[in-house]
Amino acid sequence: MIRFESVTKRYPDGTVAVDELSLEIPDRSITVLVGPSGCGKTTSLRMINRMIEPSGGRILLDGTDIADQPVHALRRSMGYVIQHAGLFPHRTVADNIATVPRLLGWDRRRARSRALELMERVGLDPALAKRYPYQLSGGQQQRVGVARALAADPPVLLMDEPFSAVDPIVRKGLQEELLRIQEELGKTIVFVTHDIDEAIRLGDLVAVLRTGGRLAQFAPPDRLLSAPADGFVEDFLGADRGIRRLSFFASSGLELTTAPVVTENAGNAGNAGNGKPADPGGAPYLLVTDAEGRPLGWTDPGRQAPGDRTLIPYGRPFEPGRDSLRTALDCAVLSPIGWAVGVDADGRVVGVASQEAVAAAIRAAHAGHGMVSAEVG
Ligand SMILES: Nc1ncnc2c1ncn2[C@@H]1O[C@H](COP(=O)(O)OP(=O)(O)OP(=O)(O)O)[C@@H](O)[C@H]1O
Repeated sequence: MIRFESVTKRYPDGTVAVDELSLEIPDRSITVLVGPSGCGKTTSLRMINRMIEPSGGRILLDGTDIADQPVHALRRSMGYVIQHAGLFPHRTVADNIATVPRLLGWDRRRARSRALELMERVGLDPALAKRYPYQLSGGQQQRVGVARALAADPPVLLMDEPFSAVDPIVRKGLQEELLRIQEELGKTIVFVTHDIDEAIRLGDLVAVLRTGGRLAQFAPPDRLLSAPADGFVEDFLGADRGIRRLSFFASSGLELTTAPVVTENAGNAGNAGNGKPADPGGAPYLLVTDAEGRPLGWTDPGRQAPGDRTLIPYGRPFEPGRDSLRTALDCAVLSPIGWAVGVDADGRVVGVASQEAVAAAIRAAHAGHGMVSAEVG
């Protein structure tokens, strides 16, 4: 555990970057420091590996004041990733990643094999090992930065706006990769960002700082969204926090119906078969699936002429149990007919839900049912 005890940083010009910060960062979890520009995030992070020394208070690592630990040993126990990756331009990808193992005296072959193993772990094609940083995209460079920070298997990872310089799609990929790596490796990660969405997506705990380096709120993301401590946190979270909070509710509590689901050519799709419309069980449309149960589209059982096989697109399906209520709501809202289609992992329909059913599930979730701890959808 990393513990900030009334930590203050006053720069020589008198700027108070961090003011009496007290914080407990638990092991094997992601703690995000977030806040507006200049609120002291980077200063706080760099005090953990003593790139910056506090002016007051102390930081304990597993109960020991880091001021009493040799700086080199301390830094070796902490990987450090920064914006733009900060790679050595004249070293290949593999040599960049192998930097710390080589410093620790590993022989060339072992360091290289570690580098290749890490490239795979962070989702980089090993064929890139011999390239130089300038021959990589921004996203690939950030992956190399993460691999390099992990090379000596440090228990702590300090990440300072590591994904800020890449476009939103690459950024989402990097975030997913980080969550996957964290699930496998269970590091103690301290992550700095000014982006509240990134904080909510990645953080097990989120510390919201305000200008002057004061802690505004320290809580799990779901708690931040449901109970912001004050107007500053509320403003910082943005207007749609109610919708974003739905990411933390499982969609498994959503009641699905299979009544309007029919199989193509089974004699009951729309006006097919006996010529009578099939009964969609209160739904205005029927969802037609192929013989395997995969969705094809909606059909209007009343209005469709015999033989007319035109289908209304079913939009994006969701996976109950895996996706959140936010995803289910999104699917229902985006669906041309306002119904969300639930599928299993193989894409087979397990049931459908109207916007009203999603709304009922949201009410039930708010009443305390269907909570999941860390899902993001
Ligand atoms: N070496 C320094 N000397 C004087 N003031 C400094 C120094 N480094 C940072 N500051 C000031 O300390 C405050 C906190 O800076 P810091 O970089 O920690 O903020 P931040 O939250 O990481 O900001 P950003 O999101 O813009 O990177 C700012 O007002 C900054 O101008």
